[in-house]
Order: sequence, then structure tokens, then C-alpha cells
Amino acid sequence: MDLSANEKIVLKAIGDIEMTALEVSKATGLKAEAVTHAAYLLEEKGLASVRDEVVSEYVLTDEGRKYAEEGLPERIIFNALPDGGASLKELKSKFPPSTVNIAMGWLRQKGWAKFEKKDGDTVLVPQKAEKSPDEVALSIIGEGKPQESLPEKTMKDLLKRSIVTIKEEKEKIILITAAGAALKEKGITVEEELGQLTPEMIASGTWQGKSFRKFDVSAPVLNEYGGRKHILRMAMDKVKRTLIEMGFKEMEGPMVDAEFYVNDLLFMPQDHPARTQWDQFNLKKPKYIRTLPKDLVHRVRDIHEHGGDTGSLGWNYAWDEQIAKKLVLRGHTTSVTARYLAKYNRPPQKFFSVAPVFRNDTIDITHLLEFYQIEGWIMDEKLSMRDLMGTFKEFYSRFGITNLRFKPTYNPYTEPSLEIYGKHPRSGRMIEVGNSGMFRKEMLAPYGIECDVIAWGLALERLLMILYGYEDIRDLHGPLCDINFLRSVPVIWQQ
Ligand SMILES: N[C@@H](Cc1ccccc1)C(=O)O
Repeated sequence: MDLSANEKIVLKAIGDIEMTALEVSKATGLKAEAVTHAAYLLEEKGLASVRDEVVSEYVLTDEGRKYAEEGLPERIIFNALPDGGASLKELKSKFPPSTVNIAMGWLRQKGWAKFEKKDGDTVLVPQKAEKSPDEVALSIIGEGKPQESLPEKTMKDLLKRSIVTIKEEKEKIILITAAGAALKEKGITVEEELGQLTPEMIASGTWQGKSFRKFDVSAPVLNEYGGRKHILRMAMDKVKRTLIEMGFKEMEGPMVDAEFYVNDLLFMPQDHPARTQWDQFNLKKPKYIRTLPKDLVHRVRDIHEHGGDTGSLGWNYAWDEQIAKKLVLRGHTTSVTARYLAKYNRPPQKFFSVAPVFRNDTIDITHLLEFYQIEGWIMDEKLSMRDLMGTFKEFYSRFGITNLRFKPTYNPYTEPSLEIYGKHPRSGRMIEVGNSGMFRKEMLAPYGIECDVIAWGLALERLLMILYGYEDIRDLHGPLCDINFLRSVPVIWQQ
């Protein structure tokens, strides 16, 4: 029978007494995986049998490890008792209350101390305290000695005290068969097998006459995972490339920004519900931005208070610059748009960003406190809602999404406004993927912009959800992402 060197080594090591793969590994010096692999090959040939068994053993908890080193609390307190005893008060001044409290019950139960009442306090008088069974058990487990002799009652107490837990592990149990034993009886010689053929061996010819280890290329091996891009990052790259292909330029802006850019420039009144702590995250330190551009501040105040010279009535209240200076985690990247409009205020312009935004939302399958927004805007002499819808159609079609729906909505800074919906492939539900509109004249006037600007904010995670059928945003973003999913997600887009 043709056996590999490892099979021979394992066969020589096993016998009538069951051995675990780990024990065989220790006895032979082979790695545990190599032992298991060889044992299965022997099993196929009828020379050995392999079965799984759950083996349980006691292990120390963190607390147990501490006690194994320093002694049980009752031992620590006992050792500290002078012959004449010590009062609880004294003990509590020397030891952490938890140590004293735990020790009390056990000192009494083990009979290591007598409790006497004296002057309204309890005095602990030491008695005899030989090494108790739980202390013996603790050192046996701590030193990794065989556990067969551990008494059941003691272990129950230690489990109850959370000093030990039971660890269960699957083990491979390997046993020789009659055929295996017969073969072993005849004698097995393990010749040296070479694992590698080197250039030197070929050059010198020393490979001749040597035997080489056979490789089973279909044998299961451990998976090795290298670093790779997160699915969100891959999707972000693809979105950026798509928008660049569509003629947009990328904008960049701060994640922490003044409310002026996040809200005021967007014609959001200062008492708007979205501007409360229930929706946005305020910064504690620093609380305010140092300066705002004076001319813009002046014009925004005018617009908010009475509409400036736009013909609008404005919001009709006293605008407060201090509120506008408050720093927040941006709730949308329209703050970046607000910054860019100041500089790029003559048509034509096309800009985008794909960046994180933060909202004090309630977390559920479609909401997180943080997500990536695909922001964009187009400025031109004459634009309409058709241009807006056409842009979405074009953008999403590049991802194979063609079943978009639009719904009128309201934003303080756009009129008309549109919500965009896409169909979730699994649930069939239409889920909102973004919000958009044409910027109002009240928003554009402070910049001196007189032409049209269409703009939008889309959610990157929602795009992925309808693209691939993910049902929970937490599968894609954040600490609940399954590491195995992240490792195995196909590379979606080549660079
Ligand atoms: N800021 C909006 C999206 C939007 C951007 C620009 C115009 C209109 C809407 C949001 O976060 O939902």
C-alpha cells in the first residue's frame, strides 16, 4: 500500500487507545492539521478511524486567574487576621469592600474564622484554615494538570462563583483499525521525503534517487485573507468615476462645519425643527466657528429677515449670527455645495462629492447615525426638472438601475423638490434613495447667482442596497458588518 511519509508517521504513533489529533501531533512533531489530514487518508484506506468528539475542560475566568495568583478573597483576608482577630471596620479600611464582602461568607462556611459581636462591630477571629478543595482545584486548573480528580461539588461551587467556566472544544479522535494494526505489525519504514525541489538540486543532480512528498492539490487548506477594499469604498470609487465620466468635478469640504453653511445659507429658518439637538450633533468644544464671510452674512440676514430684494417675504424674524456660527457635524453635504457656490457662481458648473454625513436618527434597517451622501449640482442658464430627472436616469442607468420613481416633496431651499425612489430587488419595496430640487432664489441671491441650479443628495448605502439586495444598512456600514462578508464580497468594480 502506498502511504505518504505523514501517513506512516501517524500510523506508527497511534494504537488501540484513542488519541486526539493534538496528542498525535505532540507525539510525532507533525502539525495538528497535518495529523488530521494524514488520519483521514488512513481512514480512506481502512487503516484508521477518525471521529469528532466534543471535549470539555474547566478553564479559569479572568477573576479565577487573579485568584489563582493572589489567593481566594477568603484566603487573603484570613492571612491578614492577627491571632486576636480583626474588626470588619479595620478590614474594610485595608481591603477593597468587594474582597471583604466575598470573603465573609466563605470564611464562615469554611469555618476559617469565628464571628464575634463587639462594640457594635463584628470581629473575625481566625481558626484553622487548611488548604481547601477549591484552592487545590484552582491550582490544578491554573497549572494545566489533568482534571479527572476534580471533585464535582467543589467544581459546582467554583462555577457558581464564576471562578471557572467550562470550555468545549471539538477534537478529532484517532484510532487504529485491525488492518492498520496488521500493517504496523509487519513494520513500517519511513524514508525521508523531500518537500521541495530546489534549483540547486536540479543543477547538481542530487535530486536523483530521492523520494518527494506527494502533494494533494485538492486537499482543503486554511483560507488566507489579505487586505482589501471595503465594499463601501469600492462603491464610492465607482460612483466618483461615474460622475467624473458625466462631466462633474469633485468638491471637498469639512465634516464639522458652521450652521451658516449647513443651514443658514440654505434658507433654513433658525427655528426649523431640523436645527435642534434631536436631529443634528452639536460640537461641545470648540462651540463656534471663528469668523464668517461678512458680505454673505449681511445678505443672508437680509434674506432671512425680509427676503432682501428677491421679492420674497423672508421668514420674518430676527436672524442671529451667533446661531449661524455654531459648529455641528454636517447633516448633509449641501454645506459643501453652499461653500462652493460662493466661488463658482457663474454658469456653467457641475460639481459632486461623495462623503460622510451625520444625523441624530433612530437606527434601523435603513438608517444609521452616519452615512455617505452623493451630493451634486449643476448650474446653467436654463435648467428644468426634466434636466434633474434626466441626470438621475443617466446616473442610475450606469449602475443598471432603470426603475426609478419620483415624488414631489418639500425642502426649504429647493422649489420644486423631488424625492427619488428605487425598487429593492428582494422586498420589492420602493425605497428612497435621495432628495433633490431646484435651488430657490432666496438661496441663490446672496451669492448673486441669477441662473438656474439643480441639486441633489443621494445615499450611497441605499444605492448598494437596491443594487445587490442587502436588506439592512448595518450589513454594509459600521461595526456590525460581518467580517466574513467583507472578506468574501466579490470585487465589484475593477479600477
Ligand atoms: N440636502 C438634502 C439633499 C438635497 C440636496 C440638494 C438639493 C436638494 C436636496 C438631504 O440631505 O436630503
